[in-house]
Amino acid sequence: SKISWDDGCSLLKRSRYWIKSDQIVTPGGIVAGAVEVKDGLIVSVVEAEDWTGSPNRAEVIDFGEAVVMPGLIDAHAHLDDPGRADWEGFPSGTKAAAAGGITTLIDMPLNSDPSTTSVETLAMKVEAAKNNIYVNVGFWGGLVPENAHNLTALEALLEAGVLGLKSFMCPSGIDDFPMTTAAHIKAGVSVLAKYRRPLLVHAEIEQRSDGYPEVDDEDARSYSTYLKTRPASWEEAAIRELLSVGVDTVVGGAAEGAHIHVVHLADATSSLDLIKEAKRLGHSITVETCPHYLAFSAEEIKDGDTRFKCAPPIRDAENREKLWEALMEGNMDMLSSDHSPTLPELKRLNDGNFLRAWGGISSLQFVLPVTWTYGRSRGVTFKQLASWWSEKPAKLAGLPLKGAIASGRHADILVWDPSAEFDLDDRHPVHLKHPSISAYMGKRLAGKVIATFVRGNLVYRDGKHAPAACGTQILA
Ligand SMILES: NC(=O)NC(NC(N)=O)C(=O)[O-]
Ligand SMILES: [Zn+2]
Ligand SMILES: [Zn+2]
Repeated sequence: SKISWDDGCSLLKRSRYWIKSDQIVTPGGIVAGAVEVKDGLIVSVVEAEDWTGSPNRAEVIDFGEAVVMPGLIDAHAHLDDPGRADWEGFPSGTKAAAAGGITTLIDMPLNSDPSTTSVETLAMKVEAAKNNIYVNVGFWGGLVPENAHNLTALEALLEAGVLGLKSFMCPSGIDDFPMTTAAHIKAGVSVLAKYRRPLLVHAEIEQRSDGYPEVDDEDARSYSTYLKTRPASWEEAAIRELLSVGVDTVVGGAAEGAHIHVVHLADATSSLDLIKEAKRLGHSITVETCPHYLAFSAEEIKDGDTRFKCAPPIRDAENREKLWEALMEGNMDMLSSDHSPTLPELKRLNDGNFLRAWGGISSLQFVLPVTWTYGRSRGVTFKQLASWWSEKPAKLAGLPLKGAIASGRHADILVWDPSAEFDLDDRHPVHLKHPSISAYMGKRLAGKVIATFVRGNLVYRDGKHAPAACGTQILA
């Protein structure tokens, strides 16, 4: 069938073209050459010496020395649509993603209203995303006490297409998304085994201490007050308990085929050691961290600057270096944004109360330059970026046609200039709904996205978006 070019889906009015560059990041290494795209798929990757060119010059987009990588896959973002689209929403969130080189994002089941915990609420997500997404979007479902022991309900939700489930081991801050116990998680994992899909877990368990001392308003503005309320022992306790279920995922175990993924790990000490040990024992388990834990440290967060409040909290500089070490050594599997915005009022930038402010960092558009800016001095390579941001998340979400530049894969492609720097100030075009709450405003960053292709559509180039929202919904 003929493709109609007046639909506004792409800034490039062709179904077949070549992306040429001196640095194409492929599974086999970095090559100079050209990527041939046809009808939304990568049909070949040809090295420069073998490339005879295209008979039609108009079919070649020459990006020179810019880096061509698989588009980023952000497996952990909260777009808050439907119900709290005033916090972010599908249109602004996916426009920001496109401008940031993210070609696929998997939306979390909470912070929208309602939460995605049933077939009915998934249908509301699907409806809200219709004609409103500029990149590919998939959905995680919620594992909550209400559905955890209801086999029919969980199977129906998985059959309806969620790519896996997500649960919290501590209060989530959202009323219709209550926390789960290890028993709920065990039940959920046994259902996931049959579908070979993952459970993503927010791993913190509230530890009873002597009780918090009364803090006055001045103390509540202090970052160290907040940090003390969520110590690393919360993460450690959760992961220890999670591993008592994770043992079921070993080959021959009761839940073989299921997979456990620890989201946004902040503690690089005992918690990470426990995960390493579980991997050694054959558990099917992976772990992610987020750019904010790699870019910032507790020492530098100013009192009252609640843009930096997230859970688990950003810890000290020594811990940050250990997170980098874990990434570089392969003990940290991947990265995600955990973009979790809200209204500026709820972020309480006015009074800077860390204990009352919404927990969540706004970052979606900037995860690539942030990873690169803070990673390049530590020796991060393009191959590692592609692994942490594309290959591994594709595997987690069960998307075998994504995550690599290779023939037969989806043409989800990012082109960027690692040497270009920019000031993220008020003049910079930020597509997020609430730029003022982003933790990165005011920073100078390296790594500029030049072009983003989603299923062959050129959805973003040099600051301009394709007018129509033609992203694909991904249902399992
Ligand atoms: N309700 C939330 O979105 N919480 C999120 N908030 C953070 N990370 O501070 C999260 O992922 O836990
Ligand atoms: Zn979380
Ligand atoms: Zn989150």
